[in-house]
Amino acid sequence: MLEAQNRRPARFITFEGGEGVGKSTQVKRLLSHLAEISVDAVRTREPGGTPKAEAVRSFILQGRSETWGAGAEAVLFAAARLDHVNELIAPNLAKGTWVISDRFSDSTRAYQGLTGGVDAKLIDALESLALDGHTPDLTIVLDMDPETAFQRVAQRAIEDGLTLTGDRFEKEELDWHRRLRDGFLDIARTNADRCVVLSADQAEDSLENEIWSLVQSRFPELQTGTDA
Ligand SMILES: Nc1ncnc2c1ncn2[C@@H]1O[C@H](COP(=O)(O)OP(=O)(O)O)[C@@H](O)[C@H]1O
Ligand SMILES: Cc1cn([C@H]2C[C@H](O)[C@@H](COP(=O)(O)OP(=O)(O)O)O2)c(=O)[nH]c1=O
Repeated sequence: MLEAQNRRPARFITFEGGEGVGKSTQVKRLLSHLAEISVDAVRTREPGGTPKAEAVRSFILQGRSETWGAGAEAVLFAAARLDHVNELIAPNLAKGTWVISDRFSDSTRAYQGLTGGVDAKLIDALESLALDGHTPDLTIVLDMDPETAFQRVAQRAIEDGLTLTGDRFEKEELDWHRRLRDGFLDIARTNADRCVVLSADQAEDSLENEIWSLVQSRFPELQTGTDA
């Protein structure tokens, strides 16, 4: 306990953006950088991260809530998030472990709110219930043209000999994904202290370097180690 109190605060970083922009790839690379300098960190994702939240993930992404409407889906995502925050995010931060999440509450705001038409007041209420003060310290919004991102995913699937089926949201039209992109940019603009938009339309290595420089400059304590 004393050891945890003496340590500098653990940070909560989220990655956001459209489909196939490279979030999972960059989350893993950031974890490797943190591990190299011996910073304890866990990788997680939304929807998901805990057994209950993963159950909600399967339910939604298989399309079983598709006819329920965006409002009910926003509630489902928030229910999963509540468990994720209580069971994984808050306990890890409390013991000094950094948490890096592939998507978080801005995804509900962008997908169900700005693109899905759910009232901002409901989104705000769900967010304050689920987060209970656990707002990310930094949100990295990876931004690129959705058409290019889809070509990237399709090309990789061909190389790997896979068939692309597409989950609940990947099947939406290109115009819908363009509105989604604008939604994320809007969120970043209105939360400029927390969000940084980076172009995802660059090589994996150069984006990785840009992210690592950003994280180090945001959290200077990393340059001197984690112990006080
Ligand atoms: N900067 C990049 N340039 C080219 N391809 C990339 C890049 N980043 C990721 N990819 C590839 O694009 C696909 C989607 O990446 P992924 O990290 O899964 O995206 P997301 O988590 O945002 O859906 C994967 O096949 C991945 O290998
Ligand atoms: C967390 C969250 C995700 N989603 C959507 C975004 C994705 O389409 C899907 C998660 O699937 P995932 O396979 O993780 O997508 P990606 O690889 O593109 O990040 O759920 C919402 O609509 N609302 C939310 O609150």
